[in-house]
Amino acid sequence: MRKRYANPKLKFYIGDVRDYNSMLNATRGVDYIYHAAALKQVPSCEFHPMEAVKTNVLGTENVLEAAIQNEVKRVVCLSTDKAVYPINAMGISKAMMEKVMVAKSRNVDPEKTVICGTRYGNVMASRGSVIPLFVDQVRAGKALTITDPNMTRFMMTLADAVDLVLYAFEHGSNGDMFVQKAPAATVETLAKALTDLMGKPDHPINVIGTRHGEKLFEALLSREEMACAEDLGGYYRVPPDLRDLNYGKFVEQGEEKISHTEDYNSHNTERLDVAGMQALLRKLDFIRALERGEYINPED
Ligand SMILES: O=c1ccn([C@@H]2O[C@H](COP(=O)(O)OP(=O)(O)O[C@H]3O[C@H](CO)[C@H](O)[C@H](O)[C@H]3O)[C@@H](O)[C@H]2O)c(=O)[nH]1
Repeated sequence: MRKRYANPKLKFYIGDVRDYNSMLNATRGVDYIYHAAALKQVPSCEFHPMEAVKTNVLGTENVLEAAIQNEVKRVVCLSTDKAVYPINAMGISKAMMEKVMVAKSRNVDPEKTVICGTRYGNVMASRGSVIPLFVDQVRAGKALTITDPNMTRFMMTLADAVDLVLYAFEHGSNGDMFVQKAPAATVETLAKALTDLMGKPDHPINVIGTRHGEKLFEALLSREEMACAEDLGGYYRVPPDLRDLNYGKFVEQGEEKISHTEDYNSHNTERLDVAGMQALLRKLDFIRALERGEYINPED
């Protein structure tokens, strides 16, 4: 990266979010932090859950504590839809990360430091994800491996994800969580959209079944969060729960609105059809290249 960007404004440190002192050192004199360090692979976290705890939970505590100590003005923490109603170790560790983020933000002086977060769904064509995999399978003449044709995922481009983080950076108050409203598609629609775009509408498909730790659909906001979320047009803002530790407020007072609210998930959001999915795919350079019969690496 140092050679690729060759920019004197960039500084690189060797360190680890697991090590508080290295965070204290790396955040000295810093104004803003985008905290994206994480173990994000679902299967590896499932087999090594304590590694996920160390990086995603304790690492976040270190980043935030160092930021507070060094009076960093703003910190945006990046989370995932898999942290909502989590069922796998990656999602559970990110859910705990969010709790750490909100808990820290309660006790911080907002004149000095603001800590907020974002949660987003699948970033299209990110490393190791299904879109480059399907493209490779078509190019190699192998059948597409579809888990469950009816499984849905939110669809966001990398540019959408960056916009969300910048929106949170500009508008966040302490403890706020931001999500972007996003459309979703079934895996079947995604596969059809891709094979058609690549001029292989009859490419064979092999249904392999749901993988370890996978959900049929993902949620970006729980129904408790939807009940208090502020609708900002393209985004939702979820303010932190600021009830104190007065136990009665949790046990004796309910919230009727929650009973009538639905969560915000990839089954009930706007559903893309094949044409809609193709329009979104065409926003990616490497897909437009594929349509022209060229191949460029999606990670370039
Ligand atoms: O061979 C495959 C692989 C995946 N899928 C399906 O395609 C969808 C997307 O799968 P990805 O592997 O691209 O994404 P995941 O939803 O499993 O998780 C991804 O997005 C997460 C963000 O929430 C994390 O970043 C995670 O590491 C990353 O793999 C899922 O419905 C999955 O079942 C298939 O049909 N066939």
